[in-house]
Amino acid sequence: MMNAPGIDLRNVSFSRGGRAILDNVSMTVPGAGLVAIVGFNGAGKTTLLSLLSTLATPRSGRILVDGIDAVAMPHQVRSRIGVVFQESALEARLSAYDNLSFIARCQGLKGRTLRQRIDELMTAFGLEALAAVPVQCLSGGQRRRLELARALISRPRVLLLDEPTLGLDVATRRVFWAEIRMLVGAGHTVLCSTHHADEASDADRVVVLHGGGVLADGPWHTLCACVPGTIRLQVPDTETARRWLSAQGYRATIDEHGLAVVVANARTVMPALLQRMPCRVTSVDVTTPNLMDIVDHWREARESEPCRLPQKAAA
Ligand SMILES: Nc1ncnc2c1ncn2[C@@H]1O[C@H](COP(=O)(O)OP(=O)(O)OP(=O)(O)O)[C@@H](O)[C@H]1O
Repeated sequence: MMNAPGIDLRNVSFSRGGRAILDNVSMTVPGAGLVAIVGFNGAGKTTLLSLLSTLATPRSGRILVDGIDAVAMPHQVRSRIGVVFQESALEARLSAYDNLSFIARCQGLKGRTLRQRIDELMTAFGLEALAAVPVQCLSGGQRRRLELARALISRPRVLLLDEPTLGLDVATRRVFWAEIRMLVGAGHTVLCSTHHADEASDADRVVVLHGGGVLADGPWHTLCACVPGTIRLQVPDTETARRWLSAQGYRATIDEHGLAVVVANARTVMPALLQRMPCRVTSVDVTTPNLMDIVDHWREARESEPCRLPQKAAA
């Protein structure tokens, strides 16, 4: 199975109580790859990860995880995946160390290997001093760190992460992503839902889910390229500058903060625009699109021009 994609979904649909939650979803994640799923609340991200984790069964379509059919062989799939869901999988009365030790034993680790791996993760996630503390006495962020360590313990072939960094401080997020990148470099597959633009932009590809369907699928820079950002300019004579910009074909408006130029690829366009401006620019600021802008853009694109969406796996 060395050449099989880590995750391969073909035309997957899923319903609850007669209501379609996922509709004809197809996507792949390569053996060594990190793909982010983004979308508004209720888009279907958790549902998709539940199907991949064999916690639910699709109404139709095919799901392969590490080359194995998730519907036909759920037990085999479970032995290859590590999951972090929004609900905690930790045992509240056990200590942090015992939680890791329990799951490590379930996954076949023992003796020195087990102790080394637990120590490694305890150190990486800053949990050493909390080893003996029962989970019910840990803070929300500390529990989240333990949850991540739990998912990583056996270096699973495929990691399924549902908003894994929710509630983590910046330093712990960094540690977490460094560990994930190391796993991907070593050939592991990671599928991760997120509401953070910076996390999505670090993934190899981003899948935009909306209303249970795939709106767009491609590298972050491709998905963002045509989503407008804003260049804000301070100039001595705002109205003259606005007229000049409009004559050059730019969408320029004036508001209480000065001149706003709405343009795709704002960061790339900005230096050339500054060079061409016929007046002194006293300050400049660029706002790039956020996740909401990106989902909105592709939703509108789907509604107006269904065949102009980027094709799958444009990486
Ligand atoms: N147990 C359930 N019973 C019925 N409907 C459900 C159930 N769980 C989720 N849904 C519905 O399925 C849809 C997709 O939910 P899902 O949790 O997959 O979205 P999500 O993209 O993960 O959202 P969020 O960003 O809020 O986590 C939503 O409309 C939700 O109301």
